[in-house]
Amino acid sequence: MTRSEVPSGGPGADEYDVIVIGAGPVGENVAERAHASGLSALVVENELVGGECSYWACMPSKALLRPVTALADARRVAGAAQAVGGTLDASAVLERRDGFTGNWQDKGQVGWLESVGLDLLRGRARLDGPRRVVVETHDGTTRTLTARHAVAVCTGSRAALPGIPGIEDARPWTSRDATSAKEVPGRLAVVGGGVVGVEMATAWQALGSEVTLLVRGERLLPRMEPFAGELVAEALTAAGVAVRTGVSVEELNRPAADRPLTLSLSDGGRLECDEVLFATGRAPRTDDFGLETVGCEPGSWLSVDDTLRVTGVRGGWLYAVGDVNGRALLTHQGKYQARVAGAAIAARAAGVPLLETDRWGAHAATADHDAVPQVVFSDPEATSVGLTADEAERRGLRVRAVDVELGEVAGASLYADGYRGRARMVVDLDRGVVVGVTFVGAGVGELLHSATVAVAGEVPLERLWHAVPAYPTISEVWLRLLEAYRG
Ligand SMILES: Cc1cc2nc3c(=O)[nH]c(=O)nc-3n(C[C@H](O)[C@H](O)[C@H](O)COP(=O)(O)OP(=O)(O)OC[C@H]3O[C@@H](n4cnc5c(N)ncnc54)[C@H](O)[C@@H]3O)c2cc1C
Ligand SMILES: NC(=O)c1ccc[n+]([C@@H]2O[C@H](COP(=O)([O-])OP(=O)(O)OC[C@H]3O[C@@H](n4cnc5c(N)ncnc54)[C@H](O)[C@@H]3O)[C@@H](O)[C@H]2O)c1
Repeated sequence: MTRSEVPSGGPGADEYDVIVIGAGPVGENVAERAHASGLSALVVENELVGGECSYWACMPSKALLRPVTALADARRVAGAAQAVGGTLDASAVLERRDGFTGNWQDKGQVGWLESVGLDLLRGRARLDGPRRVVVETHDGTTRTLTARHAVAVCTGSRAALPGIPGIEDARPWTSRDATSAKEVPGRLAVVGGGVVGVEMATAWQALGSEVTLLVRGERLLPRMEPFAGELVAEALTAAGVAVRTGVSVEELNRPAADRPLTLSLSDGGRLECDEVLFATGRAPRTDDFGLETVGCEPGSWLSVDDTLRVTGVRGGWLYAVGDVNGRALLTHQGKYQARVAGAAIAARAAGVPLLETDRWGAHAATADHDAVPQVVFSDPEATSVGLTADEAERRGLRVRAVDVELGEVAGASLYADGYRGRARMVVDLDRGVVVGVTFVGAGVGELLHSATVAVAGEVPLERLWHAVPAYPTISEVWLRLLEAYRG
């Protein structure tokens, strides 16, 4: 047994200052922050330490996508293009992906928990009234734990499947299968035009599948500026993906486990495929979790205040951090919330006044509302931070959106021959600050943080004028946006 896997019994063994349920990226960080403030902390994990992100989400999906963009980038540069004639070596890509997941073993992450001095209990946790957590451990025992100060629910989310006839017997892929599959299906249907649908259609088409992307709405990536979905759909189509909008799946039929399946579509058509991925959103992992014992609705997203404390729970000891609160289902945003929650738990435990009235203080996750960055690792990449023009208007802001074609920026034209991409900056006219930025194009993922700094920093446009981008980088898009705004 490692130092971090706590045995039962012993004085005080089942009482901690803070109990964290779920050792995904978020739970790990809540526990680490609380522990760093001098509190004792236990983490309970039912599957693998590292959570969805490490084994079935961010890391394996990006490991599948990086070879796709590396090859596409080389092909877009005359001279380099001549050196890369072939297609991806799918088995090498899958093998590299396996390495990033540690072959679905969590030894490395357990080592990290140990190195920061956290205790780990392996088992399934449930709430059992105020400050109490019951764990069915993997060694078959049941442990009742008590938290002196706080319990943090960091149980994440799972794929949400729609209740379509035949779906269970059809054994569809979820994001877990799409990120961990060992073989490339011949024909893959992807249902859902959100982030998972777009990224996985990009990856599997390049790995050799014949992909059909079925989108019930009229465009891809509906949470971003409309041009993001348009440019990505155009590129997916050029890569060979059949992108079909305005269509949904009404029934699935797989006659036998090892046979292809048929999808009946809302337009009356049928589609035969070898696998179907449902990328239709997420559900919180809060069912069968004892939420009723603390006055919350089982299976619900846990709504929280800006210190990440669950609203309406008496005594203020219950926190919900990361995907499970539904604020922003992203690893980096969950880790940010973890830093805020860890600081708030420590301050409350020490009886120190909280800085929650300070919008940008240490105890308020304000960026969740105003400055959430996201990179969709498609080709081209689609990235955004803050508000779209539409969202800003719906919030009642007086805004102006400024667009620039990225291909007109010298750095972009050097980056790729015939560079296609666009940028939009949304300016709050009353405050003179940027409230939203979208970049779509090859290689823009690394540019996004400049926009995040501008939005979270509420940097006045007059000052941005003095932030000089280096020539000839793609970052010069900032200069073009500011020039276009000034007119
Ligand atoms: C395909 C895909 C790709 C993604 N790519 C990105 C990306 O590129 N960038 C990005 O920022 N985000 C990405 N995300 C989102 C990201 O994976 C999540 O936002 C992140 O994993 C949330 O972290 P979490 O710690 O809240 O939850 P999780 O990572 O889901 O971890 C929760 C942990 O809690 C454990 N648990 C649950 N219930 C219990 C219980 N009752 N008892 C004990 N343990 C329990 C689980 O086993 C799990 O280990 C992606 C998501 C998907 C599906
Ligand atoms: N690169 C990244 O940052 C990254 C990558 C993957 C996932 N994620 C995160 O994971 C979360 C989940 O991603 P996702 O793509 O599953 O969810 P999503 O909410 O982004 O997209 C789901 C899409 O499926 C559609 N849909 C829902 N039900 C449907 C049905 N019955 N039939 C057809 N379409 C249906 C929705 O309209 C929506 O467009 C996202 O919030 C995202 O932030 C992030």
